[in-house]
Amino acid sequence: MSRSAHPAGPRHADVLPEGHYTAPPADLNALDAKVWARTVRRTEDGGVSVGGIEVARLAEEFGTPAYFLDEADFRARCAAWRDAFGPDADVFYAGKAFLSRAVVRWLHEEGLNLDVCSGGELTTALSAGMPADRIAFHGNNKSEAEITRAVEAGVGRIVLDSFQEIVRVAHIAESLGRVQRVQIRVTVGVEAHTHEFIATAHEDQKFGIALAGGQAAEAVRRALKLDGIELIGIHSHIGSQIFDMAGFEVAARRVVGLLAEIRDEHGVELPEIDLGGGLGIAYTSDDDPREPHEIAKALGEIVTRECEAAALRTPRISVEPGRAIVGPTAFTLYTVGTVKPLEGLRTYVSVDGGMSDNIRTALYDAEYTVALVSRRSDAEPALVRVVGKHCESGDIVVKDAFLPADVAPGDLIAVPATGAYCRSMASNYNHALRPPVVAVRDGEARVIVRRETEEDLLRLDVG
Ligand SMILES: Cc1ncc(COP(=O)(O)O)c(C=O)c1O
Ligand SMILES: N[C@@H](CCCC[NH3+])C(=O)O
Repeated sequence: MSRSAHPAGPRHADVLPEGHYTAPPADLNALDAKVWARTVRRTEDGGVSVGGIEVARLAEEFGTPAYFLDEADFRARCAAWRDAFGPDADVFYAGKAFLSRAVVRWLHEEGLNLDVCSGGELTTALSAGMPADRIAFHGNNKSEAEITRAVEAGVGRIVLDSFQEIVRVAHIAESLGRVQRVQIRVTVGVEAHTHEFIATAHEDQKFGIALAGGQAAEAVRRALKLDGIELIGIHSHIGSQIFDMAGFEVAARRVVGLLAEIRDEHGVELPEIDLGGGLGIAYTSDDDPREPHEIAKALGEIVTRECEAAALRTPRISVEPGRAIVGPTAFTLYTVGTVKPLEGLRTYVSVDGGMSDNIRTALYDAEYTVALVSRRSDAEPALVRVVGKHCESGDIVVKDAFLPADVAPGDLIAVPATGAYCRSMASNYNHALRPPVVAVRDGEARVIVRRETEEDLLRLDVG
């Protein structure tokens, strides 16, 4: 992932260490619209606002660290995906990226469906009023209790991930007197160009049933024989944070190939295919994400073409974007606690959060950028590493970035593009209190997930 390049001489460094950084941006006060949520602006007095509210005011009211989510941006992204795919396709927001009851209500209002992958996500979705038939239930090891709950609730589909699960779901549904609509998740054998831990369609990983060796065809054979389930389609998800459409195109072609095999063997044309999520977003100015309409067009064309070639009716397509909807809509706001310049290396800027609110840098060597948001500064750029307050040298939020060299304790700094897989993967490491998520829209801010308290921590401790 590293794209090291020699930056144009920040201060206190003649020889710079290896890293992700490129040259410092021409203007450290500028906020690149690619990585910041839609309504984020530099204000006239030098601060930054979101949804029309100064972040300094937000920090005063809600404290730091905190995630601020631009609701207008979230809704606009939902609408863009919904409109790009149109009425003949379905968009399922992947709740694992970030889920709360407010988010479920926005999704419902914007006409999106929801992909959940645990009993907890299912409960959140149902409790916020998402109709069960608009929910897809995923996971490679769903418990019997979770499956029972999903079937009883009447979820629109369960995505089956193994031979055991085909039988398990069929038996549970049958015992409840139901016929559950299911898809089978297949691994298409594509090497997605992303971090190893978030690629999911090559052979040697835990998800899905391989197309290779006729395993997926065998899974279909078994599913079609069972009474408690109705096989409605085939599912593929090749990985996450992907920019290149080639992997999706190969996946679409192979999934349609399986539909043709199923038609030839069983005389059945399955009506749906799901091509998963995984579309990348801009974490830094170097990333160039695809727009939903480009993705819809590319996928629609390839599926139509392959179906025509195989004389199949074109199935209804669904997709499951998570990161691409919520990722860019939020930033994490931190207060700087200490600043430690290491001569000849870089400046370590310690903030009041860290790997407990953003594990992605430690886990995937993810790249982020950072900006000073409580004031404007014309100081020269300094190469910084933004680190947290945890007892771990890998507790890094932003590995290599530039901040004005006068960054000081008490300053507010913000890391953009933290809407996805940050709060949802947050932990209580070192008994950190997980930060709140505050939705901001049209001059109003409201907490949608509150900050944890020490009472929350003690409540779980029964010793
Ligand atoms: C089955 C499935 N669908 C959708 C997603 C959402 O992925 P992303 O947030 O990258 O769009 C994931 C996560 O990678 C997934 O496992
Ligand atoms: N959590 C990962 C992606 C995995 C997506 C879920 N299958 C990330 O932060 O990039």
